[in-house]
Amino acid sequence: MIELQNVAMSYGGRELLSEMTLRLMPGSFHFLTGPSGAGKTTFLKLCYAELSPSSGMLSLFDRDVRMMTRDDVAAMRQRIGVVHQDCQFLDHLSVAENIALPLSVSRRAADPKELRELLSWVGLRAQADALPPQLSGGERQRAALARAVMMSPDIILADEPTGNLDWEMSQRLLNLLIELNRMGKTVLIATHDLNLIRTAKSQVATRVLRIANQRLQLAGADL
Ligand SMILES: Nc1ncnc2c1ncn2[C@@H]1O[C@H](COP(=O)(O)OP(=O)(O)OP(=O)(O)O)[C@@H](O)[C@H]1O
Repeated sequence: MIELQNVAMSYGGRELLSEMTLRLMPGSFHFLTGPSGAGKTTFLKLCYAELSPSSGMLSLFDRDVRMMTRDDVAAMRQRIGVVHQDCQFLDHLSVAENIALPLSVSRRAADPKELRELLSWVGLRAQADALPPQLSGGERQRAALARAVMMSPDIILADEPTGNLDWEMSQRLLNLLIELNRMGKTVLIATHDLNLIRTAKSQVATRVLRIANQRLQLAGADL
């Protein structure tokens, strides 16, 4: 699904990530951890072809990203749902309209019943017509998750999805991600939150990747 062979990533000639080799299999559940500034967000950006590797081979859905046209990348991105760290919304549109926005990019209208079900699933039925600034932090994160799954992607990438949330809200979001994984979605979550990783490990088979010294490693069972 996502495969890297000896991938490196540099910014302005400075190598941030080196010698990364990894294969994410369909239906797997991974965490990505590492110190602040280690390159977790950069790694996720590689995984949805927002960035191209400086060297090495990156393939998404069995296709080498170097061979993809712009249209190929756009089509491939519809299969990847991303929950960004800052989860920005268009503040003049309602929560429901924001969640349905990915469909409008491909000039499709949301099925009202599906949209209602999605809002219920993330516990935001009552906030459907609210504007994003009226949402709490936890509600924003759940709206961001709903937006990411609107297109029924095969892969969910989440960048610090529980960053500013209390423990109860973090668990609620984690449960939604676990549910998606049980439905067959491949999940990759970048997080500093070791408690979240431990909680997930007790519920689902996960692997923990760690970025250390520019390299991607498989973390030990001690986590
Ligand atoms: N577009 C860019 N141009 C130059 N440097 C960048 C760019 N984006 C990120 N960096 C640098 O790359 C490094 C890694 O950033 P990244 O956001 O990937 O780390 P991170 O592990 O996600 O950090 P955090 O946990 O704090 O979110 C940082 O030093 C950052 O300043």
